[in-house]
Amino acid sequence: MFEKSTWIRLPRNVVVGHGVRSAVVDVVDDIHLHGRPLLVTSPTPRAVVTDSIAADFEDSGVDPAVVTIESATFDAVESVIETADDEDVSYLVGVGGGKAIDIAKMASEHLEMGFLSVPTAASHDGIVSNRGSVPDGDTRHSVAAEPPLGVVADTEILADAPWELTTAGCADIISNYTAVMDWRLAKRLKDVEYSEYAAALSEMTAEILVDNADLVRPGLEESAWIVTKALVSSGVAMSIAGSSRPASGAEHLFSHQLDRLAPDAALHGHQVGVGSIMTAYLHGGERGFWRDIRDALDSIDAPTTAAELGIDDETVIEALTTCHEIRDRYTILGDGMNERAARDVATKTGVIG
Ligand SMILES: NC(=O)C1=CN([C@@H]2O[C@H](COP(=O)(O)OP(=O)(O)OC[C@H]3O[C@@H](n4cnc5c(N)ncnc54)[C@H](O)[C@@H]3O)[C@@H](O)[C@H]2O)C=CC1
Ligand SMILES: O=C(CO)COP(=O)(O)O
Ligand SMILES: [Zn+2]
Repeated sequence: MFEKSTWIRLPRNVVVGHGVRSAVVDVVDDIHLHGRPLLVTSPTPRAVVTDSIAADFEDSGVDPAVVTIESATFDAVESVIETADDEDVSYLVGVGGGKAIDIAKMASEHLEMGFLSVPTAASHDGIVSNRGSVPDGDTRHSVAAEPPLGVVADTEILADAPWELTTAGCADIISNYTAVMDWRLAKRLKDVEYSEYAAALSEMTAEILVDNADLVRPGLEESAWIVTKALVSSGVAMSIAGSSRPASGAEHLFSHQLDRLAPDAALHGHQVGVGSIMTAYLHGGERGFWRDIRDALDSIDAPTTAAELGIDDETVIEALTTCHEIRDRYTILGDGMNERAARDVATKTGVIG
């Protein structure tokens, strides 16, 4: 008897374009969210746009609550949940980079409330996904979270944000190549849950971005447009899969471990990009496609070496040899690399000097 079932939750409205920040209140109306919103943000995005969105709500006769978070932690999720209870809100709006959006979507899941995603940086593919990524001691959880009912991505804001945030978003997408290779390997060796549609969408998204790399240039609003579409598409792949697998393999474990060993040294997207060069080497060897990954990153100004990440060589080796322990996710790292092998891959790919 056929007993499989799937439940894919995707956003209903995705609004991308110049000046669309002023459409947040209209999008809320269109998806029939009522009552008082809680805007979940972090300090810089608050100054960039959150306060003006709050003013738009006030003009429409709604009094929004605002909470500012400083980091992506379970404590931050708790504090947002408490604020939502205290302020008697009905739905949440995440405004900011990956951390503010992750916290908002996880709090929404707990509160069983609707969630709207308003990215201020094209720096990560969690804009649309149904996952939240949070460190917890020695591990890093990828937890189920409320996918947004709507997304409002203003390309004017995204293009004005520091250029390295956009190159980080590109690198997060380019890393999909190795994430999917890891996923297929885990399917073959461990028979993990696998979706060919999600894998194909994730790979195709990376391919389209790389094909358009010439158009991704600082100060060009069209760049924000191209990158945001890729980030949305990659997030949809995660939502189809019901896991971060299509966009997160060993290169993400490496980045998550760097977050522990060298906190705030580099952006998430930049770290996964450098990780992807090395895990591509592990998949394909010297003649494999690791150079294509490195050249794609280089062509959009993303870091390709530890020095460019601002991380020392020994920390890279420590991350490579220990990151398989971050979570129970089978990848090309298997049960872990020894130090000689880690030094070999990092040196041969030019990641360490
Ligand atoms: N849930 C998911 O599926 C995914 C989650 N992530 C998570 O997202 C996080 C990484 O996201 P990021 O955006 O790189 O980190 P982030 O949220 O810390 O933002 C990076 C920096 O950009 C600043 N920023 C944001 N918008 C700005 C603007 N318009 N102008 C000036 N500065 C601005 C922020 O204030 C922050 O200092 C990680 O925690 C990662 O694990 C990443 C990908 C997918
Ligand atoms: O960053 C991600 C996809 O780009 C997802 O990260 P996690 O696997 O930690 O949820
Ligand atoms: Zn990522």
